[in-house]
Amino acid sequence: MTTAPSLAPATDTVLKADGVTMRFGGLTAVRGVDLTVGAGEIVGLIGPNGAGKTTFFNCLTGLYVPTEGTVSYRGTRLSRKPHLVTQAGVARTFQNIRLFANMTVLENVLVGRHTRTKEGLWSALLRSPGFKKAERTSEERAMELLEFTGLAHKRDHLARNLPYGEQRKLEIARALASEPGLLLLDEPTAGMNPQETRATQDLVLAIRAQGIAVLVIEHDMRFIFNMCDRVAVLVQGQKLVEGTSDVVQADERVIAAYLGTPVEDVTPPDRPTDTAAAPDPAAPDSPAPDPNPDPDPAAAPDAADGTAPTDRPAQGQTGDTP
Ligand SMILES: Nc1ncnc2c1ncn2[C@@H]1O[C@H](COP(=O)(O)OP(=O)(O)OP(=O)(O)O)[C@@H](O)[C@H]1O
Repeated sequence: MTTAPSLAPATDTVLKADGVTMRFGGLTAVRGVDLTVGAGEIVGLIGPNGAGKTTFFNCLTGLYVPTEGTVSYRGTRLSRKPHLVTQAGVARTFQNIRLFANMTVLENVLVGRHTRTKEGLWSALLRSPGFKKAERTSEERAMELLEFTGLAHKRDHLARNLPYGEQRKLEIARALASEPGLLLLDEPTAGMNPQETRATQDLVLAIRAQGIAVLVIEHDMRFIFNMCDRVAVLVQGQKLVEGTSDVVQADERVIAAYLGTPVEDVTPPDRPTDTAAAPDPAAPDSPAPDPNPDPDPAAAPDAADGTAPTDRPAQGQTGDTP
C-alpha cells in the first residue's frame, strides 16, 4: 500500500470540528463527530450509505446549522452562512453536480470568483476601470484554473455539453476559483470510469501540492487508501475509527461495518488503474452509477451560491460539442 506523502507536515490545523451533532427530528444523522484536517493533508471520510458523511460536510460548510458542536477554520469559528464559509477559505463540490448548465465553462469558473472580487454592482454596471481590471484578473485566474484542470480547450463550451467526468472537473475548478485553503470533495469520482478516476486522483494530489488541504468523501477505496494521509470512518453518524490507510483498512470493526474484506493490492498513484471495468471489490457500497440518483437535499438550489444541479449525462457520453 502506498500513500502519497504530504508535502507539508500537518502541524497547522486548518479545519477543526468539535462534537458536531446533527439531528433531523428524531433522527441523529451525525453524532458528536470530532475531526481535524492539517495543512498539507488529504483526509478521507468513508462509511456506508446513510452514515452521515454528506450531512457532516453540510455542517462544515454552513448548509446545515449543527444541532451541537463547533467548526473552526484556521482557529476562527466558521460562520453559518455558506458564502461566508467560502469567503473564509473553505470550498466544496457536491455529490450531485451543480453547475450553471447553460453557461460556458469559463463563466462557471468566473462565478466561483465572486467571493474574491470586491467590485460592486454599480461598478459592474458602469464598467468602471476598476471593474474592468478586476474582470481581467478574474478571467486570467479562471483560465489558469482551466489549464490546471485540463479544461482550457473547453472554455467556450456550455457546461451541460461536457462529458460527465469533465463536469466533475469543472466543479473542482469552480471551487478552486474561490482560492480556498481547504477543499471538501463529496464523491469526486462517482460515476467515473477508471481513467477518469485516475485523472481525478492526480488532480487531487496536484491540488494538495498547491498547498490546499483536502477532505474527501469517497466510496472508491483504492482512491481513498492510495491518497489519504488519514482516513476517518463514519458509521451510523458516529466516528468509528480514524487513522492511516493501513490502520483503517486492517481494522476489524471497519471490515465488519463497511469494507467487507480487507482492501488488498491498492494501486500506487504512479501505476495505471485502467485494467478493471469489472465490478470493483475495493469499492464497497459503490454500485454502478445510478442514472437517477436520489435527490440530495444539499444539492437543491440555494440562495448562497444560486447554483442548480445539472442532469447527469448518460455514462460514456462524449457529445461534448456545444
Ligand atoms: N435534510 C434532511 N432531513 C432529514 N434527514 C436527512 C436529511 N439529510 C440527511 N438525512 C438523513 O441523514 C442520514 C445521513 O445521510 P447522509 O446523506 O449524510 O449520508 P451519507 O453517509 O452521505 O450517505 P451516502 O454515502 O449514501 O451519500 C440519512 O438517514 C439521511 O436520510
